Amino acid sequence: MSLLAFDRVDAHYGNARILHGVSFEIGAGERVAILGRNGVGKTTIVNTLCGVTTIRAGAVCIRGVRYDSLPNYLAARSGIASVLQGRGILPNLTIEENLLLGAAVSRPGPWTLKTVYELFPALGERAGNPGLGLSGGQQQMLAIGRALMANPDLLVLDEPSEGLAPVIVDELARLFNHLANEGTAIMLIEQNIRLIQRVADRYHVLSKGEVTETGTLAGMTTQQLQDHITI
Ligand SMILES: Nc1ncnc2c1ncn2[C@@H]1O[C@H](COP(=O)(O)OP(=O)(O)OP(=O)(O)O)[C@@H](O)[C@H]1O
Repeated sequence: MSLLAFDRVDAHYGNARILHGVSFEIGAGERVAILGRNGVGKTTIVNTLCGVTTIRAGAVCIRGVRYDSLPNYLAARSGIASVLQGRGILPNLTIEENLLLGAAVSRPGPWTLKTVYELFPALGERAGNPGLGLSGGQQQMLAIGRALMANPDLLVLDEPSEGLAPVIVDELARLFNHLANEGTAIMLIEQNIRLIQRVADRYHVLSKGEVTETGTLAGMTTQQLQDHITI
């Protein structure tokens, strides 16, 4: 059974239909990239998972159970944690308070303040500082650490490399591979070719709200990959 399945999903913002019959599945421990040019609906997939859009047709299922039939508190505990585009750090909270927000769903697992600080020592050294006092790379670590605090089975990453220097993006690639090797499935929405190639095994291409192509990264050249994400 898949961890996450979109089955012919039509998702709307108000009356604007953005996703048109989108289907894909992610199994335990898989590394899946969602590719596509700007504005095709990639973030809308994340928003649909977060309950921001209205699903007017099709179904989103988590471990075979329709997500929209779950009470909110169970959906939050479903084992899917998202790192949103722009990171979503709460500026008036300290680093530690931001991390603790991720633990609010109380899922058991290896990730605690202690293990997140071991992974990202820079966060532990500044635990009482405001989240926005961090560099861009450290803010991304905080956003990822906060998601890990929910002990997810699937980590959804929306453009994690945005605004980061290549050396930090390489660190992210190592981190995502480490998490995947430990069994956390990864859904990577990205436009950074190097990060996609280093992390993902499979891909789905989104175009104007529809999945138009699906395959393995091993079978795709860098130029083909570039063509899928360049305006
Ligand atoms: N809250 C909203 N209300 C109405 N329309 C929206 C909303 N958010 C996004 N859209 C529209 O939905 C479409 C898809 O946007 P989305 O952010 O999902 O694209 P994307 O593929 O993630 O793009 P990008 O790579 O630029 O982040 C766009 O036309 C956008 O203008």
